[in-house]
This record gives sequence, C-alpha cells and structure tokens, in this order.
Amino acid sequence: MPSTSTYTNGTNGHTDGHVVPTKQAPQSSLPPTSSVPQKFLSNPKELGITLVGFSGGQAKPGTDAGPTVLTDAGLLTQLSDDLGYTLRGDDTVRDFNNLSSERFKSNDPPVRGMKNPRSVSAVTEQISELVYTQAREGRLALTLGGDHSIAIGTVSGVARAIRERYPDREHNKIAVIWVDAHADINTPETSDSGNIHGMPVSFLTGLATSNEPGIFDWLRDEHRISIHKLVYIGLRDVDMGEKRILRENGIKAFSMHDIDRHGIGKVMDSALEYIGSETPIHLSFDVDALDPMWAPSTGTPVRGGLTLREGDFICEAVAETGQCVGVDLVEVNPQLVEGGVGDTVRAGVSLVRCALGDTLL
Ligand SMILES: NC(=[NH2+])NCCC[C@H](N)C(=O)O
Ligand SMILES: [Mn+2]
Ligand SMILES: [Mn+2]
Repeated sequence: MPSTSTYTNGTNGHTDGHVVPTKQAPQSSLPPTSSVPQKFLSNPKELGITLVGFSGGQAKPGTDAGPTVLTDAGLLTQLSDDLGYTLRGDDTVRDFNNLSSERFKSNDPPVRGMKNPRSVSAVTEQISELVYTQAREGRLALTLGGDHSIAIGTVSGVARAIRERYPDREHNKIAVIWVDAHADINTPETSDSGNIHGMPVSFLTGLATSNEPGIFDWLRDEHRISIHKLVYIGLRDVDMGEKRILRENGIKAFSMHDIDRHGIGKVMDSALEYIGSETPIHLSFDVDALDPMWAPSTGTPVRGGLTLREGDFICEAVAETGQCVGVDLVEVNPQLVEGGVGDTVRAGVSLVRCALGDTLL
C-alpha cells in the first residue's frame, strides 16, 4: 500500500467483538483534540502510522499480534473520529515475523550471543525506512509493536528525518524518553538473555556497534541518538551490566524509587527540563512500565510499576510540550494472560490517546 494512503472512517470499529456504530464524521472536520502548537511538525493533523507485527527480539510468541489487538479495539478509528487526525502510512499490520522467517529460514544463528541477529537487523532496517518516510513529511510517527527491538527502527528513522528536516538548526538531534521497567541498554556482551529487545538503546546510542555484514551494519551516524539526550522513566529491573553503563555514561534515569519520592509531576518537570524546550522528542513506551495490575499481557512483567494514571500523565506531559515527533507503544502480548488481553489493550489505547493530546484541554 502506498505510504500516502488515507484511512476510511469506521473500518476498525470493533470493540470487544461488538461493532460500534460508525460515526461518519468527515476526517478533516474536527481539529486534533489538542490545540498545543507543534514546534517540529509541519503536518500536525496527520499521523504516520506503522503497524509492526514482529516478536523476534525475544522468545515468547504473541507480541507480533500487539498491533492487531490494539487496532481491533478501535484505536485507529478513535484517532481519526475522536481526535481528528488524518491517518497516513499503512493500516495493515506488516507480518515481519513471516517476512524474516521466509528470508532466513533457520539460518540465523547467534552472533556475539544475540538471538536472531540477521532477522532483527533486517526488520528494523525496514522499519527505520518506513518511519523515516512518515517523519520526513513532518508528521508525528506513531508505531505500534511488536517487541521493543523495533525501536532500533523507529528511533533511527525519526532521528534521521529530523536531521534532514532541520539541516541548519543547532538543535536537530532528537531526545528520547524511554518509559520502561527495563533499561534495554545491554550490549551483546553484557546481555544474559541474548534477546535483542534488551539491547535497542545500546545500538541506538552507538554504545554497541557491529560491522558484521547484515547485522546492524546499516546503522549510521544519522540514525543515532546522543546518550545525553536520553531519559528513562519507570525503571525497576535493570541488569548489573546495564547499571554500570548508566552510571559510567551519566545517563539520566528516573526509577520507580524516584517517582515514589518526588511524584510523577516533579519527575516529568525534571525530565523535560533536562531535554530543554528546543529539542524534538521521541517517546518510546514499553507497556511493561505499567504495573502488571494494569498491563498484565506482556512478556517481561515486573511488579511495582506505574499506575495507568501515571503512565497517562507521562504521555500527556510529553504531548503538552508540542515537541513530540514520534511515539512507540510496544510489548503488548495478547497470548500471555489467560483472562484475556482486555486490560492491557485498554491501557495501551489510553496511553496512545494521551500521547496524542486527547486529554489536554
Ligand atoms: N523490552 C523489554 N521488555 N526488555 C526486557 C529486557 C530484559 C533483560 N534486561 C534482557 O536483557 O533480556
Ligand atoms: Mn520492558
Ligand atoms: Mn523495553
């Protein structure tokens, strides 16, 4: 499908199996809910959508169906009908699991301990290109995953587009707010699991590199982000090697402890002050940042997490800056909870709506 395809209202009008009566409002008749002036989007009413069906960055099947359950719950329809966005990009979920298994069959043995390295590299390279195409048009790039390895593609695509769109600007390097129970900054060498969804930040910052043909050798400087423009929120399960990386590089991180001590309001104030008001922001939200009480259907749940309201607040605070250029929501796995994925999907829908300004007045 061409990247300029526009969604039809109502095609995703399903909630819990019931067909919702389609509100046939013309797409451009509503302004986006948020009236926040956008600093870095030339098409603030358009969203560049990428739906990534991929789970090869970790071992549990099911995360590849994340975009499907979110869109079946009506997320995209809500973004057009309720929030007034025109949706661009592709409304079909790309089956990257299938694409990569066809391409590599079982010829993807570990390299430096990384599992499925060729598959994850090839998939993230394609995602990077797709997301770049959206961000290059001055749209906010919204990506639904998929496991968190896909952020190697999303963040690199947005970073490259912003560099190109503002060639002369001093502040043309994006900041990344990584909301997660985990730091996902293992290098291949520090990782115990070998799962690449625990490594995206090390490849994005250049802490990890690879020249091996077909294994992240496509990542160039224009794809990378500065370690000084990275902020973590919600951490509570950080590996020993990762703690060392965070400490030695002076990386800004707000753990659950910090949120308990200062409250999410002060934490967001500090996070955004650290980033500054002249820097575009990419928000990469791992649903496991939320407490499993709110988001149980995820591959690596960790207790003691954010309430849904705290998660929504983070998204609102980012939306309120007018600096947001990219949003990811990842790690929703409908196969992982017996009672069903309903709670996790509702939480995911809420987070995305908040990141897109729905709850701002
Ligand atoms: N995106 C995630 N859920 N990552 C979990 C990573 C867990 C662990 N730190 C690892 O490297 O395997
Ligand atoms: Mn996580
Ligand atoms: Mn993660």
